Amino acid sequence: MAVLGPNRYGKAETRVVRVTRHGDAHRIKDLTVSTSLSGDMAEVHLSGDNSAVLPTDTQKNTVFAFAKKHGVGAIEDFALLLARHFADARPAIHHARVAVEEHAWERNGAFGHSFVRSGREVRTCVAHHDGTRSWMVSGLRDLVVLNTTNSEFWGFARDEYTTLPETRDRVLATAVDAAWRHAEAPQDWDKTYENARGALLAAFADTYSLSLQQTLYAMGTRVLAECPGVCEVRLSLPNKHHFLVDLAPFGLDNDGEVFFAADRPYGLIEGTVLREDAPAAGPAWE
Ligand SMILES: O=c1[nH]c(=O)c2[nH]c(=O)[nH]c2[nH]1
Repeated sequence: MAVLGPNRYGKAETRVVRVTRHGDAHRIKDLTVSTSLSGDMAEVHLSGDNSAVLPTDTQKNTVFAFAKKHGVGAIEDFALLLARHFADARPAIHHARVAVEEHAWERNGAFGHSFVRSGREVRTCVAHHDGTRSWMVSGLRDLVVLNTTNSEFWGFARDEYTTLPETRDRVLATAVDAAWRHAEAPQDWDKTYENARGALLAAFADTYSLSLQQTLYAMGTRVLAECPGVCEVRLSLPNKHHFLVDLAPFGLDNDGEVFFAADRPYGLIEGTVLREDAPAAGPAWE
C-alpha cells in the first residue's frame, strides 16, 4: 500500500520587474520569485478534488499584484508579505515558502531612466510562514572573488594517487554562495545584507589562507561577528583553480604571472558556522 509523503506545490521563478517613477528618476527592482505551499493537500493527490488548491497561476498573479500594491523594498519584506498572505488566507494552506532572488541593476550614466545590469552577485532570501511563526534565511550567490597571493596549500594527506604539488603561494578564487539564518528579524534587512556581504569580502581578503576550508570558517565567523541577529551561516565555495602555466617549452619563466583558469572539475568546499547557542533551525533551510 502506498501513502502520500511530504508534498508542496507552487509557481517557480516568476520574473517580476517593478519600476518606481519619481519624475524622471526611475528605480527598478528585478526579482525572481518562487512560491511553495503545503497543507491539507491529500485529496488533490488521492482523488483529484482540487478544492483546496489555490492555483499556481493565482500565486504568480499575486506576486505581480503585490509588487504593484505594496512596492518592492528589501526582498525579505516582500517575501514575508507573500508568505503571510498565502499561509494566513486559506485554511487548507498551513505553510508557505517564498524564495526571492534579486538581480542588480545600476544607473547607466546620468540618465534617470536607463540602467545597466550590474556585475554584482545575486541577492537571495527564503521566507517561511506557518500561520503563526516566520523564519528567514538571507544570502547571496555568485559573489566572485580572487586573491593573487596569501594562499598556500601543503601538508595534505597523500596516497598512491596523489600528484598535487604543495604550494606556498597560489591564486585563491571562488564564487561565494552564502546563506545566513536570522534568529531575529533585524531593523533593516538591507543594512544587514550589506554588513554580511562586507564581512564575507573582508574575511576573504584579509585571511592568510592555508586552505579554502580555513577561509570558509573565517568568512562565516566574520558574518556572525558583524551581524548580531544572525545565528548560522552556510557557505558553499567552489575552488576556482588557477594553474600556473609551464612556459619553459617557450624559453620563458613564469613567476606567478600566467595562469590557466580551469573551468571544471573544481573543488567544492562547503560548511556551516554557527553560534554555540544558535536556536534549532526551522524549515527555512529547505
Ligand atoms: O584549499 C584547498 N582545499 C582542499 O581540500 C584542496 N584539495 C585540492 O586538491 N586543492 C585544495 N585546496
